[in-house]
Amino acid sequence: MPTFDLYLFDLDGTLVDTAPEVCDAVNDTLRRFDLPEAGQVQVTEWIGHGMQELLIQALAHAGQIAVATVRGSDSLALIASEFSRYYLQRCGSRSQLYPHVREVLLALRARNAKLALVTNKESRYAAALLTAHALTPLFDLQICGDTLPSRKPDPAGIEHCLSATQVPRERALFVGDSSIDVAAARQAGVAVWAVPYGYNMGQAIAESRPDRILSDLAELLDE
Ligand SMILES: O=C(O)COP(=O)(O)O
Repeated sequence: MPTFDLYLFDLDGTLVDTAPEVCDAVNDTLRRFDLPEAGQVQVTEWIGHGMQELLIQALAHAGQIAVATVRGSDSLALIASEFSRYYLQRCGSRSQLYPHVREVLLALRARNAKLALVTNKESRYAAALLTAHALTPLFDLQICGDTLPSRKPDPAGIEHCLSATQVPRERALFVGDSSIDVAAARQAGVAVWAVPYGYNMGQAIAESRPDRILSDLAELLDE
């Protein structure tokens, strides 16, 4: 396998299986506002565009109303602040690292590679999740959904990491789980490998045409 000087990782569905506690927080919120609860499969398909977008999808689904109506609703700010409170309480409660995540990150660092997190999850939630799983010190850089004016599939987060680390794009690899990650990496001109076990909005990852599919992150260490 080729090796790289900069590894950019997606978070949800790539490093951490977060869907169960995201679903819990969504249903805490829906119950609080007397709305019908959502199922795990449905909530998992909404992961990838950030938690605010996921909440909007959940509210549209529960209320059987258009997403645009939810976005323009006066009550969205209040519901979002309740969701934030519930989700921060749930962060780390039922999420789990996928196999070999910590070992792989440590081994890549030991090889002097730079590690970046490029997630659409808003920074307060990403920070809580990384702290819960003791991953924070393993990343040289963190770009979250609210760090820059745009988020994935916009390549700005990847571009930011390339320029901050001074690594040429052909020496960088994006590792993700979704078509959003593949699109961001393609636009930034970096290689993209994907895991098949994450969240790709209900689609098989092969349909997103990553450069390679890894069945286990440990394959990143193969020489
Ligand atoms: O918060 C989300 O939707 C998850 O974002 P990620 O898959 O980019 O880590």
